[in-house]
Amino acid sequence: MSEPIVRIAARGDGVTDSGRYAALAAPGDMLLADGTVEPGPNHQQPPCRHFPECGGCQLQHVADDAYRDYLKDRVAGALTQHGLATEIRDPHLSPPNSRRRATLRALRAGKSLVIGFNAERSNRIVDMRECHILRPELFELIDPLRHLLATLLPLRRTGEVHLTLADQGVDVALKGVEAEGYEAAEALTAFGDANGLARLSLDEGHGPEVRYEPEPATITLSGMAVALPIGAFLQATGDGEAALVEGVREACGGASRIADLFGGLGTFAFALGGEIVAAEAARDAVLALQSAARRAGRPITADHRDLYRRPYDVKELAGFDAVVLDPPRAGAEEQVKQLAASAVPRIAYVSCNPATFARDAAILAAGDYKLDWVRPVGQFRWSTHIELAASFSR
Ligand SMILES: C[S@@+](CC[C@H](N)C(=O)[O-])C[C@H]1O[C@@H](n2cnc3c(N)ncnc32)[C@H](O)[C@@H]1O
Repeated sequence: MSEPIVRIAARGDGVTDSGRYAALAAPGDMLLADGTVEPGPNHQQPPCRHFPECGGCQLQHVADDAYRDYLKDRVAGALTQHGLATEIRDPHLSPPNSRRRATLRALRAGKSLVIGFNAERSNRIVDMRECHILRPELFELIDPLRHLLATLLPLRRTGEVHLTLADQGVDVALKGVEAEGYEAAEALTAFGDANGLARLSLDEGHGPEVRYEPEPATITLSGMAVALPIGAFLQATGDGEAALVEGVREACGGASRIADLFGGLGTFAFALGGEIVAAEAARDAVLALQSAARRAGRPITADHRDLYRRPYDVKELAGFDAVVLDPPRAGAEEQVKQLAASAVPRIAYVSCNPATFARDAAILAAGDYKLDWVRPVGQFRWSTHIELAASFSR
């Protein structure tokens, strides 16, 4: 029996009404009786030669409008599972070649050096020859890194390559490599100079060590240059950051005393007015945020704190007229339990996992918060990874 594909499942397969799954199928495609897929109007030619082998993208065969619908459906579906519904706004979708941070893997096998993302659902590395998601500044480093790593990676060993676009250029952090002696040190400096890097650090198994940094690496957040610690969290695209900031600003509604929980380097703290307490567990991020705020004379206080073990309790939450929450994928269950019992009138929730977001939203709803709206944000274009900004009030 032939059946149309009606939606895309969480992991990226196309699904029919009767529950048949088909890989690489878009809504509107026909799943034929023999299991083959006949492309429909939402099926597009994937732009990259590495698709679908490369695990960096799962949905390049889906046209943008259908991809936007998928982002909305995923959020709505997660909320439905908890008996919730709300306005799901049009998603923000990051354009191609906008990803400013990525983790790649590299392997030296004989004379060849492969570098790229892992293959889909596999540990094999797909040797990257083109990429439609990375910023050009990041992609331009792939070939030079291929040559450098051929000298730094021990034979048959894999290493990690962390790339982040800082204000001064690309911040490169290599893990699992070996660079002993004067010659190796010189080669690293020459590599940094030749490629205009912001910083080059190596982790030979004892934590990252900076080997090249002509001036302190920073990242500008809402006009504020903040020191960029190695490995610190940064929103994946600049435009995605702007979309999340816009959502958070609206949700906070001009509040004058705000707690920015899971605040990182201050993506939201520096974008908001008023008096702010920014809580975060990563010590280097807290120090960077605090010193940037002090230099600029901004009324932002950083709080070095593990919010899973010690969430802000009802007493501590009293006096804030808005709370921003941006937890890791696990969500913020303990923190939202405290919020549900608090008197805070507004919550801006930024999430990178619709499932834990919906679980936490249900706890807030049980505490009489209204979920006003959700805006999905597709920073990880063509992937099944979804982010969102949401507003709660009461
Ligand atoms: C999704 S990031 C958001 C960071 C920041 N809001 C931003 O947009 O750049 C989550 C942050 O939570 C921090 N984090 C992880 N576990 C934590 C914990 N147990 N307590 C407090 N912060 C934590 C991470 O270090 C990271 O900075």
